[in-house]
Amino acid sequence: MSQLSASTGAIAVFGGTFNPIHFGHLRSAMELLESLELDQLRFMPAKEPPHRERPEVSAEHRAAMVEMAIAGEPRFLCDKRELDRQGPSYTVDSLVELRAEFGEQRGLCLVMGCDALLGLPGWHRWDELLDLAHLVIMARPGWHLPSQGPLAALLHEHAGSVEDLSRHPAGKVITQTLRLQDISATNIRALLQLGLSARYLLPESVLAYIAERGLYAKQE
Ligand SMILES: Nc1ncnc2c1ncn2[C@@H]1O[C@H](COP(=O)(O)OP(=O)(O)OP(=O)(O)O)[C@@H](O)[C@H]1O
Ligand SMILES: O=C(O)c1ccc[n+]([C@@H]2O[C@H](COP(=O)([O-])O)[C@@H](O)[C@H]2O)c1
Repeated sequence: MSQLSASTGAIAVFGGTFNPIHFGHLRSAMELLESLELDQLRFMPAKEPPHRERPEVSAEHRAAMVEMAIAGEPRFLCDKRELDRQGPSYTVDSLVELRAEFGEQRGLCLVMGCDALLGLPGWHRWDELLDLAHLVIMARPGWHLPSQGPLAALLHEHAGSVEDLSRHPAGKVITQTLRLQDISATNIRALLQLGLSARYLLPESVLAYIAERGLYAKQE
């Protein structure tokens, strides 16, 4: 793991399938890094994302593409802990490990899009997540924050400020409206399967990696 600076900004963890990573993820992460004054943002590829089919592209390939995409930005890191764990990649397990590594005081943020937030009550031990980390919710095209029900109550009861993220270790929820980019990995995979270009939706280095290995290509 890379060295952290001596400052005490918060650390963010951005979990995803990253199948593949694209500019929607990358630009959102960069804006969060700056607007939240984070010390570090970790992309954490899920080996076995719990609530979707096992991706056809291996976790090793998906992590390699993340590493390639973030090369050159020292505050970004690819956290590969979920690749080493068997069974579903439950976020709570990763947060328990991260909390142990960073200590009780360090601000730790779990980053997710609105779409992921809506599924949160179905996550494994979801009621423990806010004991371990803050939640940072990113606005995403076509998705709206819940205005009623348990998630709306959670957003209200735990509402915090950007300053809270480094002042407290966990327990706050903030929403961030970022530059909206209507890019999804689903759409990129669909383009590639049709033999169309996905250029300018994701880094050239990642596209080259995909092309060299024939990932996402139409199976004859
Ligand atoms: N364009 C985007 N802008 C902001 N957040 C995004 C964007 N695309 C994905 N995310 C968020 O990134 C996290 C990881 O997403 P994931 O790796 O599943 O990408 P995806 O593009 O949504 O993939 P898929 O289309 O396969 O579902 C989720 O919390 C998701 O909400
Ligand atoms: O822990 C869970 O139960 C859980 C359930 C669904 C999703 N997640 C995590 O949420 C992140 C985004 O998932 P996905 O499927 O939208 O790419 C990724 O890190 C998943 O491991 C976690």
